[in-house]
Amino acid sequence: MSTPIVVAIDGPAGSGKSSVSKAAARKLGFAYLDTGAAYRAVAWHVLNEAVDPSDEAAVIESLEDFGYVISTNPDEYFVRVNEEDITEAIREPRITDVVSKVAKIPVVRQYLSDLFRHIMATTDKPGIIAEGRDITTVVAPDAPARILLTASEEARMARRSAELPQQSQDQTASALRARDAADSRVSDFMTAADGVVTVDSTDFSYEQTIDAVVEVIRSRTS
Ligand SMILES: Nc1ncnc2c1ncn2[C@@H]1O[C@H](COP(=O)(O)OP(=O)(O)OP(=O)(O)O)[C@@H](O)[C@H]1O
Ligand SMILES: Nc1ccn([C@@H]2O[C@H](COP(=O)(O)O)[C@@H](O)[C@H]2O)c(=O)n1
Repeated sequence: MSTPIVVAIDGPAGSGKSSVSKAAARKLGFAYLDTGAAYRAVAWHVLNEAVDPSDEAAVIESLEDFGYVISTNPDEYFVRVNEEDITEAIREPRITDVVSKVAKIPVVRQYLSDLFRHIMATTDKPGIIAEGRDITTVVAPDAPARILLTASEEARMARRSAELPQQSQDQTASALRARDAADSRVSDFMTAADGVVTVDSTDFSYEQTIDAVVEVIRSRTS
């Protein structure tokens, strides 16, 4: 079997990475790897074991029984830890609020980055779209197609608020800002590295954004 085509997509919170990558993968017949889900799953696992997410040594120790499985099928997405389905649970605000704490631990990043590279190399699809914060720069810097998906802070907040009607717009905005600020101390996902194509979706509809991303992938990989 030939080596799969790797597509790397990074960007800030709410820029559309997950939804657009999943839709683009469907259009291209590629696999889809949501790397943020793994950091969220570590945060879920840590809280489930009553470990303090700020206690680096304890978080690292908790990786010993982190039985993580993620589907890379864009039509059948699930996330499991030790056989428990946590697909929905990892989206809860209690996870979103602490995920940056576990994501800044270098051992956690190395452990998950190795896992991502293994998943990318062993997909049975012709290609895989992996999205996150450091995919274009750290996890897959040699990928033939690398994209920074951005949108203005205002657009990202409006999109995220529409998903979270139970939270006030102010709460959603400050959580999104705080997470971007914490995450940007670890990875630079606001500026495109050399060779990375920026797709700014601020004035694009969802469908237009998918088409723009698919176009970049096709032009870089054909
Ligand atoms: N171009 C667009 N126009 C309108 N809505 C969009 C667009 N792109 C994405 N969305 C919507 O914005 C919301 C946030 O997108 P998504 O969850 O994919 O972002 P993300 O970058 O993966 O965020 P996070 O990093 O926080 O997980 C979703 O409801 C998605 O459908
Ligand atoms: N490559 C990545 C991906 C994610 N993170 C961290 O995980 C958090 C959740 O990511 P989502 O895309 O699901 O929102 C994110 O806030 C980062 O802390 C990461 O560090 N690197």
